[in-house]
Amino acid sequence: MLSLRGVHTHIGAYHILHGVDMEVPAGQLTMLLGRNGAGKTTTLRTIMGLWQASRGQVLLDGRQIAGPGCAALSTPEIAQQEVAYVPESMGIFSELSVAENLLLAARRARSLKELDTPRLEWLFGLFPALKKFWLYPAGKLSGGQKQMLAIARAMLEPRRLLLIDEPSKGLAPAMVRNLVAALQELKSTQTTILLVEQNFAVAKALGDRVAVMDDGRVVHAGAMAELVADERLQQRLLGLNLDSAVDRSL
Ligand SMILES: Nc1ncnc2c1ncn2[C@@H]1O[C@H](COP(=O)(O)OP(=O)(O)OP(=O)(O)O)[C@@H](O)[C@H]1O
Repeated sequence: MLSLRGVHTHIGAYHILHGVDMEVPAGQLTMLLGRNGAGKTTTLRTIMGLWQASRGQVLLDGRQIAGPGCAALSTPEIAQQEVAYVPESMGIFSELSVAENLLLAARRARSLKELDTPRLEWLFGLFPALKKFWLYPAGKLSGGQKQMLAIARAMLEPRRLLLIDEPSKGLAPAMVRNLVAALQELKSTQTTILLVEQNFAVAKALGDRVAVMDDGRVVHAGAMAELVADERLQQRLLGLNLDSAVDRSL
């Protein structure tokens, strides 16, 4: 569904992506892994048109949406293609209620009454805290609850492609388990997802495919199960210590 071919991105004077090649197949969850500073967030931002690809191509369903030589789509135009982005910063409005935050993410509804009720009930089932704190200011939610709200915003309307940046960051193990359960439920709807993670246990639990980045390039791509089965490869690509407490907690 989504293809990156030799994508380079410059941020000001800095050359950050050095020819990213990546395939995100429809209906699957692709994990994007890699050490700090490998270029994962820059890749998501380039797909969303928040940074311009200076070379190469980004294709959505075969249509080029970014890169020189095409009329690159703007970020709102990419969002109109039913692509949603949940940034690491979550983009939540602290002073607004949970309900108002969700309403702002709705393209079709102008008031709470106009929200799609069955879909809202589905989201409440996935993220019960949203129902509980419906009229509370979002700033009062815990870190994990804010993360759930950020993901729920992206899921409020059906999307073809979700880009999610490190949703487990800073969450307690119990919250991580809730998050994994919610994302598993989302996966069962065949939504195509590209998920950035640092937590290998989360990656292992959710990933169908995996791409590993290093120094602005994809250095490994394949089935997640293959990487899970190969500890040497994990060590080489990610320097992982698989006996970590977080890993055991899932
Ligand atoms: N606005 C910016 N200006 C200059 N350099 C930047 C900017 N944003 C990111 N970079 C640099 O680009 C490189 C890749 O950053 P990026 O955030 O994409 O990595 P990442 O893999 O998502 O890392 P992390 O896991 O730490 O979030 C880093 O060296 C970072 O310092």
